[in-house]
Amino acid sequence: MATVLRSVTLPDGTRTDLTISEGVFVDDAGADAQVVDCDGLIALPGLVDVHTHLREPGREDTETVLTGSQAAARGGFTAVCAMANTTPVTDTAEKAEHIRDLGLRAGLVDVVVIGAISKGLAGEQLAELGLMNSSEARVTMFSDDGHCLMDPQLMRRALEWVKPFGGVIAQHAQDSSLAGPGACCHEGELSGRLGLGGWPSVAESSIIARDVQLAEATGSRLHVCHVSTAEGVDVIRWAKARGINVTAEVTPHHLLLSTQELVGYDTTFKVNPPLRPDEHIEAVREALADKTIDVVGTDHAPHATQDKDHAFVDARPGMLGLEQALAVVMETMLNPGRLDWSGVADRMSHAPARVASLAGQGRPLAVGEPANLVLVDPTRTATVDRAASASLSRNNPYHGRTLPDPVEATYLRGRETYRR
Ligand SMILES: NC(=O)N[C@@H](CC(=O)O)C(=O)O
Ligand SMILES: [Zn+2]
Ligand SMILES: [Zn+2]
Repeated sequence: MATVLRSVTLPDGTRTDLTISEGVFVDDAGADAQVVDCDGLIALPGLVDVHTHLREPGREDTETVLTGSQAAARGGFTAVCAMANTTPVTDTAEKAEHIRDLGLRAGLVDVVVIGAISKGLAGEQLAELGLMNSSEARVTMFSDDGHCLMDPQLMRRALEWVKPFGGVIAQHAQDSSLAGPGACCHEGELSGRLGLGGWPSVAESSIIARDVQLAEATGSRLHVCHVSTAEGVDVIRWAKARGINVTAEVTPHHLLLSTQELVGYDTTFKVNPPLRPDEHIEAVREALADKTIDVVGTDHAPHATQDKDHAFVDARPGMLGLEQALAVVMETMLNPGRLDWSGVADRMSHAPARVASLAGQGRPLAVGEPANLVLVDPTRTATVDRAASASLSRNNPYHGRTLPDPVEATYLRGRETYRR
């Protein structure tokens, strides 16, 4: 039976009926179609996250592929790319296929596997890049995220290795000498006052500078994870002007939250890279608007309370992101007029699907295309309650904040995966 989403508004502002049958958009509803009144709702292509931490295998107490998929569907996502820093690390074809299978079994979003660049994320030997690519998991994106791949020769080899199959190397840009284990606060006046180890901008921007030059030298493709600094943005702008094949991502939390959150030493706000001062927030917003930064990636990083309940320097870094990502992009980019709905669809669906080489995601809402979409009510707001999350973890940095509350329903190939 067909479903008709009656009188829905598309990202470009036009109103239409969207008819779904057998997982795709069709132009004829037939006789006994189910009609859903979508008056006042906006349809966006299903959101795609290029940077999600599911904690399975290894830390199923903090997130599983299923609970992470549920959180994603509630956030309006139809695909998430699962980072490799699980226990064990996703560094072989067999491990990649296992995660893919867990994703298929959960069945709520497409779980796209990111493979490790180096074995065990140790930064010494390349992982099975080719075998992961030719496996059933079809891995095209590789990252040691959580760690920076420091060795320039290994970075060069990784870029060369993935080039023939159109793969991409996603770097966590953090020079481990400039920003070592004790670095947990943006280096500046506040880090001194709070007595927290400084994490300077140059620890990010210098690695980005090196990597874009390696991407140019190899003619291969680089993706920069969670860009957080004005200096990092400047380097990427330079690289793009030069024609280097680089894409970049910004997280919702780096768009909204500043270093000031750290004054209470609440470890919920400990994250890598750290929250930055206002001038950097302005720089990443501007870069997302002008496409220097291509995509929003959540860096959804669930952690157990006992791993956050430590002195600030010792707590695990990372915060949740899937469920409030669209809300934060509305708050920081749409409502201030920096992006329109087409721009939101681009940065959160079309562009991320291209970065991750996903053929069936990030497609236009048009006849013949897979029916992956999220229905959005642009008028609703709510106070975020971390206890209401579908995630198994509670490290939600938006707890207690009033934000847009847009997601009404999510559809994966025509099947409803979430409804308010
Ligand atoms: N962002 C974080 O602070 N933490 C991430 C790792 C990462 O993205 O670097 C995690 O896996 O917890
Ligand atoms: Zn990272
Ligand atoms: Zn991450």
